[in-house]
Amino acid sequence: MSDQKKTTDAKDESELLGLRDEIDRIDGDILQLISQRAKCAERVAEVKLKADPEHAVFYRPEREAQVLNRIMAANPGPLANEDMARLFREIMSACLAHEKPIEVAYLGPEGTFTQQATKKHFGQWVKSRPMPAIDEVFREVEAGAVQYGVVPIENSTEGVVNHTLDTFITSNIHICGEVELRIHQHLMAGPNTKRDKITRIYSHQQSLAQCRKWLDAHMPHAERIAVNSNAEAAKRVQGEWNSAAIAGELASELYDLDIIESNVEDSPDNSTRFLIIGREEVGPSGDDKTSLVVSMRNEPGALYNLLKPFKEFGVDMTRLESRPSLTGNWTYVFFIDFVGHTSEENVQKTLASLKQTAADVKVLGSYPKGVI
Ligand SMILES: C=C(O[C@@H]1C=C(C(=O)O)C=C[C@H]1O)C(=O)O
Repeated sequence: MSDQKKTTDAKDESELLGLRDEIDRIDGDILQLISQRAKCAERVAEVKLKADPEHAVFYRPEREAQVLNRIMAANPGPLANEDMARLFREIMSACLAHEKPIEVAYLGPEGTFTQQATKKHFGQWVKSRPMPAIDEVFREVEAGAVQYGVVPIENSTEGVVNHTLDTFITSNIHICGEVELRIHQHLMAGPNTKRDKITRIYSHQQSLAQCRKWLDAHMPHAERIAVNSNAEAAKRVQGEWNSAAIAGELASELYDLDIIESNVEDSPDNSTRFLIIGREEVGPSGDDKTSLVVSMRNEPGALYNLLKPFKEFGVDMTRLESRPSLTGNWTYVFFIDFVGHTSEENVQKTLASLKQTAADVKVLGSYPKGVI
């Protein structure tokens, strides 16, 4: 080694040591600050309990959205806004669990995208409980067995999850948040199954539909079998030769399957939106959405009358979906999402005007727009 190289190496080595000292010092500061933050959260819990010992609400989605939005706006870099928000998401998750651990039911079994969405929204400290069906998630929340629930509502490729929409028609639950997840589907099988021997492919019907073109092109002869969830598909192929599942990464890890081909979804920006459901109404965060179910009488101009108040009061509608009403043949209810919170004046005027023409207007909830 040349003398010059030796000197450079020694210089680099001493710079590294200096940087590591600096990191140790910063970590010490972060540690103290996180502890101070946790103590504040502890105190917040005491204040909430003192104000209302029976019905204290510990999780505040509007406040969490404000914290994350503020962090993203103030982020000096070099870490990306979303990465920084994820770190703070976890700090809040630990602080909330320290205040009061919360339990959340989700559409299971373990390993579903809904579980992934639950962790994305509440952080790693949440206690999540898998339920076998969407209406059971609603029932657990309504009965008070858990505080919140997470259900899928729409996929960018396959459209709405009808079962979730229909359950809202009859339930008294509130929407208190939303979270969007990029969906990557993988073809997976046990170690004894070779790719060219696969005769059956299991998955949830929505996932099979999201990978239709890929399956037509690469696995045209394999039988496609729809099961209750993609995690159940993964569980099944664990003990079955010559079978594969289409599911997310979490499922392959949980059920010990090898990924044969990654990202087999047809659309590269395939994503699913999930709703957080609860029993309480949520206050305004400053950047909110509201969801409604509206029943209209079957008469000429009904749809026009439904849309008119939104134009009149300048409220931005982001989604309109119609579903059979479940009460009479050929009558429909409309699911509407719009920007704003029920505490805002233009929203209140819109709702008042809608109530004059509609047979029924049910506010499912105002909630903060998904942040991460
Ligand atoms: C600390 C609070 O309680 C919870 C924890 C939060 C946090 O750690 O920042 C924010 C909102 C609540 O979910 C609060 O209500 O401010």
